[in-house]
Amino acid sequence: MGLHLSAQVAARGLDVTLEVGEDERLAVLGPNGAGKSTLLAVLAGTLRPDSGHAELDGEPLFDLGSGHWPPPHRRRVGLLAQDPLLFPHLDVLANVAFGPRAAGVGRREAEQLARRCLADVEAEDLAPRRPAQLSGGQAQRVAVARAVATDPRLLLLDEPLAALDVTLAPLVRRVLRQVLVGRTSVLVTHDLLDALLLSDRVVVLEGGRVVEAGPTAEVLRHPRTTFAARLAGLNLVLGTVDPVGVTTPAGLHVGAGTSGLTPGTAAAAVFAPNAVSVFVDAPHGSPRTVLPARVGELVPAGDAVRVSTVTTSGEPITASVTPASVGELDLYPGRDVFLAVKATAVTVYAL
Ligand SMILES: Nc1ncnc2c1ncn2[C@@H]1O[C@H](COP(=O)(O)OP(=O)(O)OP(=O)(O)O)[C@@H](O)[C@H]1O
Repeated sequence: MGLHLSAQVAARGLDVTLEVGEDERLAVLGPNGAGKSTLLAVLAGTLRPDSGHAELDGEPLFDLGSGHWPPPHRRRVGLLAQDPLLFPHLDVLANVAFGPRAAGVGRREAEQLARRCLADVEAEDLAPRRPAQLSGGQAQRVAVARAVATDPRLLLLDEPLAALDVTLAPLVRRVLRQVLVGRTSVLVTHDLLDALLLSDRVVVLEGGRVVEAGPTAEVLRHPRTTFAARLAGLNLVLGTVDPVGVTTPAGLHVGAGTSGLTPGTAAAAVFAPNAVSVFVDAPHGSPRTVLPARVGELVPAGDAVRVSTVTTSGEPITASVTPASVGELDLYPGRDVFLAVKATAVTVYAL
């Protein structure tokens, strides 16, 4: 039960196999162009892959081996996009009742159902309004009600909170959390908070392939790919286990204890930006633990500044420094610096 998908779309470089358990919430993460929207389009039925098949709750969703490719409205798959896409000429109640009506439910019953769905998203009182009379957050809640009104067996969510400003997103997020209970869903997001609050498991796509998968909290706590680490706001350096940490291919060293890990095996060192100190002159100490790097961007983040750098051996590392030290160190994009990583703040994972 749940979803099983295997699909290949050569023109978009997509080649994925994935499973979503029954009533499980899967988040799909990945950099721009990784194939996330393509994956949703295949499931929704708007993009026909070159090959592949999918089963939903034990029944075929499509099977290109036998030419089975039902249109979107025959799939019992609901889609919630970034934009609410409500019909402007229908009031809210009619928008939500539209799907059930199209599926053959009588007017009265469809409207009762629509009212229940609106109540689930705390939007009952919006029933008589036209979409133009709704705020962005209200419209998106109505879109959630419309997406579930047909009782889809699979709910697809494509960055559902991305278009909302920060004050409106929390209510829609809370409503989504309630609505997703007891449903099989696939959520595409760039947002760490959404992944944490709206998914049980994540897959990370890169270049059209699944490069990482696991329970959400685990992937974000123990990220194995640079993308997942950055999403979690952490730095990740790959290398091999040495007696006191990780040695990068360039011979640099990061970390402290690696108890229980076998020296020489592939490992990742993970550390937060505030464990990284930035120097303009090489600090004293073992040269192996000092990472020469070049400053990329400087981005304010709360009361700190995030300094993104790339080491001379190519590892992206982000440091978090105070605004005062940006001035004192005279940091600017292109500046050559030295990084030191606080050993006790590094966690090492075997890969
Ligand atoms: N309409 C299209 N025609 C041809 N190629 C496309 C089209 N849309 C996307 N692509 C390509 O397919 C690949 C996957 O793109 P896709 O939009 O699925 O990525 P994504 O992970 O959703 O990215 P983003 O995070 O930017 O939305 C990319 O190489 C992209 O350039």
